[in-house]
Amino acid sequence: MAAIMEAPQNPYLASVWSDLTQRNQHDPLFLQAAHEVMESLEPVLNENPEIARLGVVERLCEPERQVIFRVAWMDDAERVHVNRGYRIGFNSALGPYKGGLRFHPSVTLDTIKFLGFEQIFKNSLTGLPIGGGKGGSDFDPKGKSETEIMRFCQAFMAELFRYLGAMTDVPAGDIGVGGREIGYLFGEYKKLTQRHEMGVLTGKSASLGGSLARKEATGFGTVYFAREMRRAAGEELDSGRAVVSGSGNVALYCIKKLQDLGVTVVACSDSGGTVVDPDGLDFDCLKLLKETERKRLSEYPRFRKRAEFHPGKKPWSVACDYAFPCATQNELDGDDAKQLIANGCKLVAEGANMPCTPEAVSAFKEAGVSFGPAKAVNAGGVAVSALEMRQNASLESWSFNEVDEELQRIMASIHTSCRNFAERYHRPGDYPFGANVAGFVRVAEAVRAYGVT
Ligand SMILES: NC(=O)C1=CN([C@@H]2O[C@H](COP(=O)(O)OP(=O)(O)OC[C@H]3O[C@@H](n4cnc5c(N)ncnc54)[C@H](O)[C@@H]3O)[C@@H](O)[C@H]2O)C=CC1
Ligand SMILES: O=C(O)CCC(=O)C(=O)O
Repeated sequence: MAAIMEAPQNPYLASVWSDLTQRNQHDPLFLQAAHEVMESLEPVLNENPEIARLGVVERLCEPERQVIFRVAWMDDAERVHVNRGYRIGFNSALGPYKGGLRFHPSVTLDTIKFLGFEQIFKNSLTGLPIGGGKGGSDFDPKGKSETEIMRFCQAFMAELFRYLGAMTDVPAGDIGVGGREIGYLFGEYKKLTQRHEMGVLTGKSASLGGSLARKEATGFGTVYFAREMRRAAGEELDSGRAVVSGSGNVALYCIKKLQDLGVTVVACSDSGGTVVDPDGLDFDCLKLLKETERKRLSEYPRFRKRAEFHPGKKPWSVACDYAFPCATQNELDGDDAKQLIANGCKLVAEGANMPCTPEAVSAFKEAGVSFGPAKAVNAGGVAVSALEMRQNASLESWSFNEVDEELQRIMASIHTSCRNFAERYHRPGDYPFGANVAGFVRVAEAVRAYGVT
């Protein structure tokens, strides 16, 4: 990775990068995400030297606020555990901090910083009034009882509630946090503040004022974006074979929408391994296993005769036309990319946040594989969260179809912005470049307009 993380050529960006690496020496994920954005900004900065004088890039790279707190909770055997909670308000130029909460044992400040930084540009791309934020904890939900999960959520919110508000900071779900956890968090927030502030969290169940189609939005949006990429190449996304990594919220609804369009999804995974079903995965079976029963994917072959589970394996060696990494960061490396390319993969769209390493992204680019970056591809989730905020503020609830149609419009518009910015700077078809520049230009304009704050 060191060879790829070279300092930018533009003197201003080079000096920002030098400071950034000094100040964030222990945050490799954050530096990876920041470098990826900064290398796209050179032509914009060369054209607009005012951005340097006003320190816009430094301001975007330094979180406005970071909160770290202790979360003490009691398990079912009455033993007390202590976890660490985080919430970063990265940038509020475009609106209240907006971004999910991740509960996973691997979570560190670095994880939340990289995710919060990405969220600034993703949220900007949606065109909606939302700033960038992220939070979470190193709590491991795996193997915990329902009451332990509830007690943890309550303990987490007992500290976090001070920093939230429908116009201040609005969390949602991410890895390990879905509708159930959001319900517990909202219940505790409501109790502590004695306010029914519906717009303070998104991803709520419909019974608590959540938006229909939020659960499906990230996965569906991922496929809508990939469909636009195919259309831009004069093709449709209505046949062929796909592989998807993960089998959580994003992966499941990515699989569902691909199947609805006529694509055969032959493999998906969890942290234990990969399941391959040559006849195409059975969505209902997956949903029952992973969403309802919360079981391991290794149990899937019990329901489908020709399916095989490969413990410890990633799905990237399975031949496919399209690949959708939807699990976690850096899960698809340079060797995986070479294997996908050798097997004829034509398109990769990132449903997860930063799932492809820089080496993998370079390999796709060199091989001419169409590559959709996370901050554009998976923006449908946060976009529908913003629609949930809008519904809550106006005390309305839209039908599933109304939300889904708006999601399709937003994804098409993000796709157009990425292509237009890439063309304007003579990088046609370079989606990562177009996404970074389009996301940056909108937020930079707002940062400038506020003056020095
Ligand atoms: N939930 C949402 O609306 C959004 C999620 N994302 C991103 O999508 C990705 C998946 O998130 P969700 O589906 O919400 O989470 P989830 O908790 O529902 O599912 C996560 C999936 O990833 C797998 N996984 C986690 N760590 C892994 C590892 N180290 N190796 C292999 N598999 C692993 C899990 O087994 C599970 O299948 C994350 O990168 C998240 O940041 C991005 C935008 C919005
Ligand atoms: O819906 C949201 O606010 C957060 C979604 C999210 O965490 C993400 O886009 O990575």
